Order: sequence, then C-alpha cells, then structure tokens
Amino acid sequence: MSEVITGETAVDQVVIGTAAAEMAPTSEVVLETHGVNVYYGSNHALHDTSLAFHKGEITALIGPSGCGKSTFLRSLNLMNREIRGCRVEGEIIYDGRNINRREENLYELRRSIGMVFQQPNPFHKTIYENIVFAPKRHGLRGKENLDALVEESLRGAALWDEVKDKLNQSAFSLSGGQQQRLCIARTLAMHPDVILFDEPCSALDPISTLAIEELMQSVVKERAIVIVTHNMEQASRVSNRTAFFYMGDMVECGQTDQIFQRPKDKRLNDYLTGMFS
Ligand SMILES: Nc1ncnc2c1ncn2[C@@H]1O[C@H](COP(=O)(O)OP(=O)(O)OP(=O)(O)O)[C@@H](O)[C@H]1O
Repeated sequence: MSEVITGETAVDQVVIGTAAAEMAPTSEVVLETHGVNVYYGSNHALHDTSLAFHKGEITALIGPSGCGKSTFLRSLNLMNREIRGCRVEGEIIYDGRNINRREENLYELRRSIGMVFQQPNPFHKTIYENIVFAPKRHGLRGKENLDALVEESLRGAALWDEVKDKLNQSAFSLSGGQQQRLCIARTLAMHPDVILFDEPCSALDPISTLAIEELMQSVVKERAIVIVTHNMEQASRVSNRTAFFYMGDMVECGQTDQIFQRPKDKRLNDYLTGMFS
C-alpha cells in the first residue's frame, strides 16, 4: 500500500535533463514482467514486480541500497540463475514468450538482452577480439564481416576514433572509461533488443560518465535500456521513465519528470529529499 503525498512536494535538488525530456517515447513494449518475485533461500528479496520496457526508452531503477534494484535487473536476462539458492517466480515476457522457464536457451537470450556491469570487465584479449569473440561463436565468419562489425560497434560506442589504430592491443591498455565503452561495444556487436546497465558509471570519472550517458542516448533508438543507478542526477538526465524500489517493492513508476517533480508516494518523496539514502 503506498502512502500518497498531498500538497506541495518541492523536489528541487534534481534538474530534469533536456535530453531525457526531448526523447520521444514509443509505445512498443520490448520486455515486460508480471508479478516477479525473487527469493535468496528464505529471503524474499523482490515482491510481485510488474513493469514494461519500451523501445526507444531508457528506464532508470532507483532506490536505497538493498531494495532489490539489481535483483530485479538480473532477473530480466535470467542472470539470477547463476546465483546458487536464488529462485525467480513470475512471468518475464520477451519476444512473445515467457522466458522464465527452464528450457530457455540462456546463451541465445543474452544476445538479445545484453548486460553491462558496474566494473568494466573486458576479456583478456585484444580490443578487436573483445568485439568479435561472441559473434564468432555465434557463427559470424569472414574478415570483411568481422572488420565491419568491429568498426560499427566501436563507432556505436563512441570509441572508434580513440582505438582504430590500436585494435590489436590488449583491452587492458585502455582507461577505465574506455574499457567500459569497449564492454558496451561488445554488447552492441550482438545487436541486442535490450541492454541492462548495472551502475555502469559508478567506477568512472565525470567525463567518462557523461560519455556513457551520451552513448546510451545514441543507442536507445533501436532498443530498450534499463539502468540501475544511485545517482539521481544521472537518472534525471538520461531516463524517460523511472521506477522507485523500496524494501523489495516497486513502489512507484512513471515519467521521469513526474517522479522527480511530483512524486506521489511519501517514501519516494523522502528518498528524493534526502531523508534516507
Ligand atoms: N547474491 C546474493 N545472495 C544472497 N542475497 C542477495 C544476493 N544479492 C542480493 N541479495 C539480497 O537481496 C536483497 C536486495 O539486494 P539487491 O542487491 O538487489 O539491492 P540493490 O537495491 O541493488 O542494492 P544496491 O543499491 O546496494 O546495489 C538484499 O537483501 C540483498 O542482501
């Protein structure tokens, strides 16, 4: 049950970014959940969560530490299956089917629903090989095709100009921000319909953070993006829609400007005004 706020809720700390405000949402739902519950053993960490993610939209998941944001994000491409003792119930609908079933091919699914993690995690390979590794395993052949994919993906991740002359160097010769963009390029190389970002900028400086945010906005047109972030300014700058989680409940979801400027739930208002973090 949500506590509804009455009267003025002057949430002035966060200025809504024009980029997010200008992005026109489309109505095509790419991925949606119905009544998702997640358990770690006996800990019921996420309660009955239903959300839809639209093509062309960035959705930010916000809320205090331990409220279930990453748990929910990980359930969207069945990453929670990698965690021993974790159980996910409910429907996760992608491409016309419920993917939360044992027969789902995780290898194929994660091509379509990619994920970028908090810490950049390139492979111990060259920049070039980082991009083509998975596409080759999925059958892509021919130097011309591979070269074209490398260039397209690195351009998509705004990294091409910085690395085009050193594609055969180790990915670890890059800075942290460049490594994160390489990980995004690696994800883009699979042409995913959805990209999940789990606090992708928390290890980065402000300039690299801005580069990642611009990058998300440039690649969202073709897909849906979901981002977990602790940075309220980031959520307001990049997202079209924001969902607020609290103690395992998805408490409120709406257009980002409504969430930040006219929150309905008292817990959301308290969170935004810094009464707890
Ligand atoms: N691998 C795990 N094993 C057991 N319990 C977990 C695991 N991951 C998360 N949890 C539990 O699930 C609940 C939600 O955690 P989760 O990491 O999803 O929250 P969060 O909102 O993403 O937090 P943060 O912002 O700190 O990353 C917490 O009670 C946490 O202890």
